[in-house]
Order: sequence, then C-alpha cells, then structure tokens
Amino acid sequence: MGSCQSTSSDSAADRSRAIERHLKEDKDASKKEVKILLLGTGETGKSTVLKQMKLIHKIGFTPDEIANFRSALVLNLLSCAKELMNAMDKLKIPYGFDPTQVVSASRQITESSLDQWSTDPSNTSRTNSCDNESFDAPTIRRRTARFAEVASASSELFMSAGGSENRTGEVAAAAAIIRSMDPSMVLSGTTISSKLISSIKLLWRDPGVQYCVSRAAEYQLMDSCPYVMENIDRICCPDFTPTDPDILAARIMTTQIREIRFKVHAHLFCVYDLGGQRSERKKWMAFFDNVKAFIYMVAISSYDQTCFEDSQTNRITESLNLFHSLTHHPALKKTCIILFLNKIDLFKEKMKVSPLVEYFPEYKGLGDYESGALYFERTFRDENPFSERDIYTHFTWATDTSNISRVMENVTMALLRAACENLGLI
Ligand SMILES: Nc1nc2c(ncn2[C@@H]2O[C@H](COP(=O)(O)OP(=O)(O)OP(=O)(O)O)[C@@H](O)[C@H]2O)c(=O)[nH]1
Ligand SMILES: [Mg+2]
Repeated sequence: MGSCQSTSSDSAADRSRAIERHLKEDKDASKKEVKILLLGTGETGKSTVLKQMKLIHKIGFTPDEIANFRSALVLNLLSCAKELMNAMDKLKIPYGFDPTQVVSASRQITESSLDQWSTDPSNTSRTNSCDNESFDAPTIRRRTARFAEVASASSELFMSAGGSENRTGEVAAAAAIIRSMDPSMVLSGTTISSKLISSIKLLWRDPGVQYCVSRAAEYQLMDSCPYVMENIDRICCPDFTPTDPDILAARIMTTQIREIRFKVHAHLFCVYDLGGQRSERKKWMAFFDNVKAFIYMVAISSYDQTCFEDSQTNRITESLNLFHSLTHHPALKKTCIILFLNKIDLFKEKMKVSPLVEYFPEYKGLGDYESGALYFERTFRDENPFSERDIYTHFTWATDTSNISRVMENVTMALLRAACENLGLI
C-alpha cells in the first residue's frame, strides 16, 4: 500500500515536472517567435507581400492555390473588361475617341490661357528632374487643363452620337458580346471562347478605351488590368498554369486570414495576412495579442483614387485615419512599426500626369517622384505618438521579387536587432 502510494506520488511529481518543462519550452519558443501582422487598407499589396515571402522562403503554392490564381486571373480579366465598358458610359467617352486629335486642335488656346498664370511672379517656375523629364509648375498646369478640354470634347462627341444607347461599330458589337457573358462559367471551368477573347482584345485596343484607362482615378479599376489584358492569350489558354509574375498580379480580395511561418537565425517568424477592406478590419483585434511588429502597407500611387468601399473617400486619407488608430491603439503600444510605402512603380508614372497638390494641397514639392514619396513618408511618420518608438520606412514595389527580397532582409534583420530588444520585443 505504502509503496503504491509512493509510486503514485512519484508519477504525479514526474507529470508536474513534465508540464513545467513543456510550459517553459512553450514560453521559450514564444519568446523566439516573431509574430508579424500585415495591415493596411484594401488593395495596398498585403497579400502580394505574403506571396513574395512564400517565394523567397521557398514555401511554394499548393495545387489548389495555383488553381485559384488561375481562375482569379480569368475573373480579373472579365471584370476589368466590364468595368471599362461601364466607365466608358459613366465618363461619356465614345469608342474610337482619339484624345491626341483634341490636344493638337486645342493646344493654341491652352497655351495662351496659361500665359497669365505662368508670368505671375508669385508662381516662380521651378524645375526638377524625374526620370529624365523636366517638370515645372506651368507644365503640370498645362497638362491638367489639357485633360479638362479633352474630357469635355469627349462628352460632347458622346452626346451628339446619341449616348450609350446608340453606340455602333465593331467595338460596340464586341462590348455587347462581353456584356452577355456569365462570369460563373469561369468557376465551372468552361473554356473562354475565342469570340470572347477577340472581343476583349478589340475593346482593349480601342483608343477611347485607352483614354478611359488614363482616367482610372475616376472609377474603380484594378491595378493589374494592363497586365491581364496584355497576357489574355496565355491566361485564357485551357492548359494555362500561372507563372510567379502571374500569381503576383492576380487580385483576390482577402476574406480569410492567411498565415505563413519561416525561420531566420533560430527565430520563427509567423506572418499573418489580414483583409484590409472595411468589413474585414473587424477581425483584426483578435490578432493583436503578442504581436511583435506590424507591417503597415500604403499604396502611395492611390493618392488620386477613392475607396473601393464608398467611391468617395480619398484612399490615402482612409489609410492615414486607419494608421492613426493603430499607432494610438493601447494593445500595440510596444509593437514595432514597419511602414511600406508601396506601388512606387505606379506612383512614379502617376506623378508625371496627376498633380499631387490637387489632392493634398499641403504638399509643397515640385511635383516630382522623390518629393512626393518623402511627403507621404513624413505625413505617415507624423502619426507616431511615441518619440521612443521609431517607424521603419521602406519604399516598395510589391510585385517585384528582387525589391521585396532586399526589403524583407532589412526588415527581418531590423527586427532581430537591438532596436527592438530595447523595447523588449524579442
Ligand atoms: N504595379 C503594382 N501592383 C501591385 C503592387 N503591389 C500590389 N499590386 C497589385 O495590387 C493588387 C492588390 O494587391 P493585394 O495584395 O491583393 O492587396 P491587399 O492589400 O491584400 O488587399 P485586400 O486583401 O483587399 O486587403 C494586386 O493585383 C497586386 O498585383 C505594386 O507595388 N505595384
Ligand atoms: Mg489581401
């Protein structure tokens, strides 16, 4: 009996020691675990960065994921075509409309109307270089005036031809074919007919449609539109298997949280990709426990666009408000903040044609890429309420693997460095 008692108390003690050991191991493991959240408003590139991490750490994609990307690319293609046709009606642009003809006819008027403005001594002409192009304030103003004139010429032509109801010609016929297709056929695996493919190609080549693309800030068009349109033959092939660039271009709005894990110097990094649309942000709070860092993504190219959710709020304003609430959130007080000012490739191009000052009047730069990027960096950094907490900033191009590899190497090293240890993060 006695020996029996001693055996059971021995095994109880063993069990309790084992539990303690497990708890300690768990604690040590969680100390070594670096939990990172990818946050930001919708379409800023969070899932694209997660895909890049999978490529960089050779995690790869499952056959199911690849099949999803394939259908997403076809769906992206069809919804871009429909979005463009709707925008042609909304912006009153006739098919076949050639903006260059309006520009040459109106150049004289535009130049003279700008003379007064450009000779005003308070508007000193300042020049700056960006990608070998010269920019000065009158040039920017001239471009904008030109756009307004082209837009009014386009809508006059559209109305005089009888509006959207009376569109004629081969592009209008192609548009009718595209309108009649049912997107559910993509999900059911039906092959896209050659008639539909040639109709979309015809639509995409139309100069009026290309002009409509240049006004994409006035409606909602996904950034990967040119990519999917230019790769239509490959994407619609029955045996199409997406390549890495295809996967990075595919747009799937995140509604299910995704997680990846990889090791760097014995530390386990767990990265969570959360949906950024307004309805998805309700899920975020549940992930704030034990988070060591969050990567906040901003699509700086979206400064002239409105939110997908309401088509009214400026996308950067929405992003700034969200960033403000995160930097001031008590649960994230000790969290390291990494800011990705993303889509710099699109931002560079857009700064040449769309004056930043028209959307952010407090911007006092020269209208060039560098000053615009620095302006957004300063604006976001100003949202940090704690001087002892730094914000690590990176200018990123999320669809470019070499850019993201370089940036992620810096990010992981920064997280492992003393800067974060000082804050008790690792
Ligand atoms: N050109 C360009 N396209 C980008 C860049 N980053 C992301 N994209 C594209 O932008 C689109 C949206 O990217 P996602 O990664 O799905 O955005 P998200 O932040 O995950 O969006 P939600 O899931 O809605 O929160 C995709 O088609 C990407 O290919 C970039 O730096 N440059
Ligand atoms: Mg996403």
